[in-house]
Amino acid sequence: MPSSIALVRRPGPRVAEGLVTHIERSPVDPDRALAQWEAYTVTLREHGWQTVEAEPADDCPDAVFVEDAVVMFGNVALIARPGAASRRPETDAVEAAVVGLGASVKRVREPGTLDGGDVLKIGSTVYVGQGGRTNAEGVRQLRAAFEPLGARVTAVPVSRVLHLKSAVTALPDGTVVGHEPLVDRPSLFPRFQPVPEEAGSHVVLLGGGKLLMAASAPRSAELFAGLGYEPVLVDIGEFEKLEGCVTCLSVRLRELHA
Ligand SMILES: NC(=O)NCCC[C@H](N)C(=O)O
Repeated sequence: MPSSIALVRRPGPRVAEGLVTHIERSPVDPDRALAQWEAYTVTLREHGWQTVEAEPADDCPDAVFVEDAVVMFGNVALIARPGAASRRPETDAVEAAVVGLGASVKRVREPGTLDGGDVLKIGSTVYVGQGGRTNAEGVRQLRAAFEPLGARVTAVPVSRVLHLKSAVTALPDGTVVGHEPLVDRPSLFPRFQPVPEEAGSHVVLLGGGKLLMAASAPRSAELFAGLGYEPVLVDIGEFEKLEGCVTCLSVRLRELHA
């Protein structure tokens, strides 16, 4: 049954200590981060999404990036095993939240690692980025979890950014969008649309042709508007300093069985 729930997680007091891998660290203002997060959740609600908060994990600076803790396919939640050890305690409360919403649960087990940010679903095709936080065993377990449900899992290399979805996401028609210098192999995707800014690679499909995007990608937003979409811009500057993007601040649950 279609559902319109977006799982989110409030940033904690230690958010400024979040991991930084591919960019220089710059100071994060926790109050501004919280305000940006509030505005992000308001935007989701304004566009028809019911936001549900996972219990905060105040000891985990990166917990706000809730997308990394779980991957949904239909009604099934695959609980991740984050590639960064400091992020592993994040998953318990996310599991409790999705179970509370009626999802059934599978888990990535050691020695597998998988971050939700490495998984891009386009219909029943599931791309998984390999090379950063997700290892080959994590890919194997993703395949074992979702292929029996009808998914076709394709592993693609990721070496230039943190996660696959830091490099590419997809428009409602399935066209993959990405900032070419940061995409390892654009030719692996059947339809690829280059965008002029890194943050232009990140779209969250709000429904009805609306694309939630970072305010830091105005030229990409213009490009998408020219393709007949409606960009909805939010300022997530404090999270961008931690290599976060619009996609990683929520997990949409679209097919819960009531
Ligand atoms: N899916 C995502 O792009 N998540 C962003 C995670 C950022 C966090 N600072 C991390 O390094 O894990």
